[in-house]
Amino acid sequence: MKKILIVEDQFVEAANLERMLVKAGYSVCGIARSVKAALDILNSVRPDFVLLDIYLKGDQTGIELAGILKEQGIPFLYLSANSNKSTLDAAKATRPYGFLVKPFREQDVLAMMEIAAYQQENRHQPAAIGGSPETQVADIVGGSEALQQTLRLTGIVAPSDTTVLILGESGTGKEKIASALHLLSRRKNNPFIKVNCAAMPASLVESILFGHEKGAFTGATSRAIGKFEQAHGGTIFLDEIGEMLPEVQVKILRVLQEKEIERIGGRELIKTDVRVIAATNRNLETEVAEGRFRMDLYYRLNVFPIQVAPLRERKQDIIALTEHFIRQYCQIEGREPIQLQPALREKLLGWHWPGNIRELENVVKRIVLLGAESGSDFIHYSGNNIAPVAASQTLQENERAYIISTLKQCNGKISGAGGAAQLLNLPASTLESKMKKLGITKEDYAPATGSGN
Ligand SMILES: Nc1ncnc2c1ncn2[C@@H]1O[C@H](COP(=O)(O)OP(=O)(O)OP(=O)(O)O)[C@@H](O)[C@H]1O
Repeated sequence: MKKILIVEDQFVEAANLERMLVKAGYSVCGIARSVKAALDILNSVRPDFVLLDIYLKGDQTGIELAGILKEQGIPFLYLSANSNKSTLDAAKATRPYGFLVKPFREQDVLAMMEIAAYQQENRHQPAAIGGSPETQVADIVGGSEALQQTLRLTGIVAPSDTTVLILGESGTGKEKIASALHLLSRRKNNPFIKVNCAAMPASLVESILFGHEKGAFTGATSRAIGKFEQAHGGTIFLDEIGEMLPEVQVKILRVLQEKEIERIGGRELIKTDVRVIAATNRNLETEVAEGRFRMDLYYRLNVFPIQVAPLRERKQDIIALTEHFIRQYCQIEGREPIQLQPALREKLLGWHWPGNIRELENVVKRIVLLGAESGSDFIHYSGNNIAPVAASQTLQENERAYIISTLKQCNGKISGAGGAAQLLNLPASTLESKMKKLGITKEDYAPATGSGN
């Protein structure tokens, strides 16, 4: 039976944790309210794990105790309430097995304990190069140590219902990791619903995420089911979470805490069973420090962070990815696979790939379409091809772009099955009046020969 020491000055929190752990079959070998009391206990027992609060009774903090635990090789998890960035940085520097956020939820505590134990057991395992289940399941290419470490963490956390936060620059493959997490979970036969938080205009967000009832607002002629409800039994992937507006952040926080949603205009709370995966290319700690992102939501999401390295830090993957995309695009184009010439290979290896794998993929598409010689100027080409930052657009521009891209996706169809109004969870009349207000005309979304309605 695993022995756990709880170092926590709040009596209620400590008792609560003890109850959860004992119920799950752990033995709690002590509760200490100060560093001194913890050291007294450590003199007589060696716990398998320490759950460590940062602020304690007395003048020493949990971060100081962490140093001693590290020396003794005793693994620990922090129990953190909302701390400021410098405290969090100092805590992170002690390399804990993770952070648990107050108020504690039983399933998070137990999942974290299991993950920490697994990480500890597998600490000295060499990386499985290629062919791992994570790689196969989502068609992920690359043998670099950085990617293998990401995949190891993906494999560890996938089967649990733990919330995962995927961090990395644009185009590094965060969505691929999210889909691997889903495919390796017990939810794999249920929906995987992706939501792009950056592209969601404020006026539509609630309806898109939570749905609405018939008559909820002018023109709401029928009930619409939101993304959270669509994801029931499966996974919701909140991409670009760092761009989410504060008024929406608070609503997401509620869903994470209560696991229930309310449709606009609805009177009942609907229970949802959804696993949440979020991703961002922003530094969320900076966003929190600068007041743009809610600290409580950050902690709720950051239960299990997974970092995806930029391509320039895993150059080893460049050739494997290039060959993979060449095979893929030659097959699509019905052509014989192109041979990668040494000069081009050098060039690919020498570039710093600011747009990461998406940029590499675009370069390969161009090479396949225009011939290998076109590769010689790919850097010039790809430099213009990096996705614009949505945050620099005004909200109106954002809303306009979102509606236009949805209309394009629906081949210009506004109402009825498969129309843009349905995709946006809006009554067609509301969408039409929004289009009018935003000056969206057919030329914006339908090619000259395109169809509309
Ligand atoms: N390891 C990989 N093997 C094969 N294809 C990959 C890999 N990583 C990424 N890709 C491909 O690169 C492109 C970009 O990846 P993805 O969309 O997952 O990135 P992202 O980090 O989510 O980007 P963004 O932050 O802009 O949303 C996709 O077409 C994806 O299929």
